[in-house]
Amino acid sequence: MATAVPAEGDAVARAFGPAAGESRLPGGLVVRHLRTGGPDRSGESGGPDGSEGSEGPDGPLALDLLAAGVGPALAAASTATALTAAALRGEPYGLVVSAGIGGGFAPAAPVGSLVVADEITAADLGAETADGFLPVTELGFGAVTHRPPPALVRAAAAAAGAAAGPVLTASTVTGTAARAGLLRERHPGALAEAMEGFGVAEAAAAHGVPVLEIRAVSNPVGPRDRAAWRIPEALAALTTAFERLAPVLGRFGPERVEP
Ligand SMILES: O=C(O)c1cccc(C(=O)CC[C@H]2O[C@@H](n3cnc4c(=O)[nH]cnc43)[C@H](O)[C@@H]2O)c1
Repeated sequence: MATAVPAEGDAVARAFGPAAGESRLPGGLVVRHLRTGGPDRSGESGGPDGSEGSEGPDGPLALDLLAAGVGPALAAASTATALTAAALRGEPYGLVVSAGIGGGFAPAAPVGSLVVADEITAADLGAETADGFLPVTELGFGAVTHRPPPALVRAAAAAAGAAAGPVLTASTVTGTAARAGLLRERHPGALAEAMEGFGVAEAAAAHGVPVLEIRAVSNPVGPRDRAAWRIPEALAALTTAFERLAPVLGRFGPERVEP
């Protein structure tokens, strides 16, 4: 699980148990949490490794929380480091999750709501031309979108009570109505904007590991009004979401659930 700032990591960790160990990597700190069987996990079978653990019928769900940093480049670098470290010790992750707060496109994603990405799209990776913006794919390079497994998106959105739709990754937080309008034009249907998802997804794709992104909306995408950001409310929504998501993630990740 990759979050940008410690407050987001703490919000996710509150849905799991206390820290069960940590390792410092060049890109950031990874803290392991184990969630044993609980009220949300009834009716499931098997833990993250497919076995039944001693703590309960479901076994422990291992969640490695990475403080990945702000922005797509740092998030990609630190997630890739965590994935490589896990692979080298023979314990590859089964799923990578980018999680945190984000801006929401009104009216589909109001402040306080949750969004699960069905597409993780780099909003500003390309070239400006006299005829408009060209994504790097149209220049013959790379990728601008990663798609999480549809079944996982559906299950995660249903469990968390989230809307499912495209989430944009931008290096610059949108701060004007003009920019928000441009993004809506280029990405009709986009529900949210954040700064790390595409970087995390690129690292996951390089390792052949599926990715998921979930955002709790702290502010509208539009004219900058930092005083109006509802960060504590969004962080609380993130905690509740992961309490509900844990069973879904546990079923999905066959070996490890996420970095
Ligand atoms: O100040 C705090 O207490 C605090 C607590 C948690 C998080 C923060 C951040 O500033 C997180 C930055 C993080 O948030 C994402 N984000 C949120 N809104 C937007 C947006 O409208 N457009 C793009 N990104 C947004 C982003 O992923 C940043 O990494 C502060």
